[in-house]
This record gives sequence, structure tokens and C-alpha cells, in this order.
Amino acid sequence: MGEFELIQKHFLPLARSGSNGALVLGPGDDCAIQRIPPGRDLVFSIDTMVEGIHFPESYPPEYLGWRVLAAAASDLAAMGAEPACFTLALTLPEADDHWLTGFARGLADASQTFRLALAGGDTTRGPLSLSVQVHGTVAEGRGLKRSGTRAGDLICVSGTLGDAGAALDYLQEAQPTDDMAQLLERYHHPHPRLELGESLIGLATSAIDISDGLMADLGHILEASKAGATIDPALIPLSPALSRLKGAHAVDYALNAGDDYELCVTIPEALWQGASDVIRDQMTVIGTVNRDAGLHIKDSPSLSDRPGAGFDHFRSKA
Ligand SMILES: Nc1ncnc2c1ncn2[C@@H]1O[C@H](COP(=O)(O)OP(=O)(O)O)[C@@H](O)[C@H]1O
Ligand SMILES: Cc1ncc(C[n+]2csc(CCOP(=O)(O)OP(=O)(O)O)c2C)c(N)n1
Ligand SMILES: [Mg+2]
Repeated sequence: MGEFELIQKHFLPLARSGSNGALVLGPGDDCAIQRIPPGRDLVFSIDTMVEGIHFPESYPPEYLGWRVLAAAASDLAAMGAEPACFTLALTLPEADDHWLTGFARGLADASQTFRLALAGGDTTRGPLSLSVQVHGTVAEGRGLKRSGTRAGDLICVSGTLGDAGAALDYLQEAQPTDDMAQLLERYHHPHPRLELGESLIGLATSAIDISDGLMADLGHILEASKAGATIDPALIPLSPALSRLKGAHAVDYALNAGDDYELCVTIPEALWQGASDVIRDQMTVIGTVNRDAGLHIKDSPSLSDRPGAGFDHFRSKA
């Protein structure tokens, strides 16, 4: 199968089935064309996944198709953006029809679920890696940023944390228990909080999605906002499966493991009290922003500001 045949067979049908009003021109020309509605800002970001770093070797292609788009879409959720379209740069060691069929199926599922149309891409030969650029829009000037939180704001996270990160311990498990299977599902099928992100515009003073771990990603908010925070580890939402499997260590996964693709946001207390049940039901208050610099973990000074928290591709081992 040649490069053009591969694109025609596996990606053009996907582009047609997932097309939406945002795209004036999809794949097949030198560029795609996206129309930005009046009064909206374009919001865009790119993310790369590399075999052996972001997903294991011989990872099922259908999971990979979903995961790569979900992880990229999570950045749109963190900005409160409405999804529009994406491009895909795919580097493959070989054109394996079976692999491509599975990959395209997972990608199509995610494309439809997240309302992100495939706008174009690039296909090359080499070690397996994928880059996805996502585009969305937000009302002019309203995009949620990492900066903007003030002392007194509540720190809230969506869902439960730590499951996907802990799932790494069970990826090779031949016969996972039900609890392990629940964690593995969180790793294979992350669900970026797109609707929640959009609904937080006007409430959240800052936002980030948790890809590197809560400590690291909340740290980015605090740095961008020039603020500090105290969080109570006892308030961090954990799934029953994670608590059963990891006991007292469950909270360490929630703080540092990453791969959650949940949101961490700050909200002034009065706005949180008045927030809709739909929002409040998806989120848990875990602490407050304060003036003193640094991130403090209540009752655990040894954990506070622990250097090296989160995932850093270039952290030196020294
Ligand atoms: N090579 C690069 N050139 C320019 N900006 C970059 C580059 N790599 C990362 N960034 C920027 O640094 C910021 C943090 O990146 P990253 O940690 O990858 O964010 P995220 O977790 O949201 O994907 C982003 O604003 C991103 O655009
Ligand atoms: C096989 C495997 N090992 C380890 C991890 C853990 N991991 C790898 S990268 C990463 C952080 C997110 O990656 P990054 O490239 O920093 O994404 P971004 O913050 O840009 O969204 C995590 C938690 C994983 N997902 N899969
Ligand atoms: Mg990134």
C-alpha cells in the first residue's frame, strides 16, 4: 500500500463522517480551511505521543486512536473552548493495514464523540509517533487561562484522580481483576471534560488539564498566577478501585502519576456556591489559593513542593 492509498483508504472516510460546520475545506488540498464565527477566538494546541513514552510498545491501535485525540482535546477543555477540528501527523514504521484499520476506528470514535473533524495531516515513515493539533473556538476574550487566580479562590478538580497513572502497573497483567480493569479503562479511554470546560467560563478564574499529575499541573497555575495554595490530601477524590488496590498509596498516584485528563480549576467561593448542580456534581473542592508562595499539602510538609513532582521529559537524573 502506498502513502496516498493509505490516506485514501483509512483517513478520508473518517474525515467525511466526522466533518462539521467549522471546516470550509477538509483533507486533500495543500491546507485545510476553517471559518471562525464572528465574535469568537481561535484556540489551538499541539501534542505529541511517542511509543514507549506515552504508550507502551505493541499498544492496541484502536486505543491509541482514541487516546491521542482525547489527550489533545483535553487542552481545549482546559481553555473552555468548543471543539472544531484537528490535524494528525502520523509517523509509522510500516503501512500495516490491520493496524491502520484499528487506529482509524479508535480515532473515528473519538472524533465523533468530541465533535472534532479531521481537517488534514501528514504521513511519514519512521519510529511510531503521533502529533495532533486541535482547534476550537471560544467567545472573544473569554478563554480560560492558567493565570488569573486570586487568594481565597477554591481549588476544584473534576472526576477522580490517579486511576490512569496507576493503570501503568497493570498494563502487562494477563488476567486483570475487575478493579485493575477499571483503572486500565481510564488509561485506554480518557474522557476530556469538554462540556464542563465550556460551562466553567464565567466561573473559573484559572484552569488547566491534569496530564502530568495534580502537583505539577496545579503548580503551573500557581506559577502563572503568582499565587500559592494549600490542598488537603484527604479531600482528593479517589475511585474505590484505586483505594482498594493501592491503599494508603492511592493518594500518591492522584498527586503525581498524571494521565488523568481531568480539570483543575480555581473558582471564587461565592461563584462555586451558586454554580449549577451539573457543575458541582462533577467537581470536588480540594483546597484554597493563598498569598504565600508554594504548594502546601495539609499535614504533609514532606510532600509540599516536592521537587520533581509530575512528568518532565528532560528532567536530569542527577
Ligand atoms: N517547542 C515549543 N515551542 C514553543 N512552545 C512550546 C514548545 N513546547 C512547548 N511549548 C509551550 O509550552 C507550554 C507548556 O507546554 P506543555 O507542558 O506541553 O502543555 P500541555 O500540558 O498543556 O500540553 C504550552 O503553552 C506550549 O505551547
Ligand atoms: C507507557 C507509558 N509510560 C509512562 C506514561 C506516563 N506519562 C508519559 S508522558 C506523561 C505526561 C504527559 O506527557 P506530556 O508530553 O508532558 O504531555 P502534555 O503535558 O504536553 O500534555 C505521563 C504521565 C505513559 N502514559 N505511558
Ligand atoms: Mg504539550
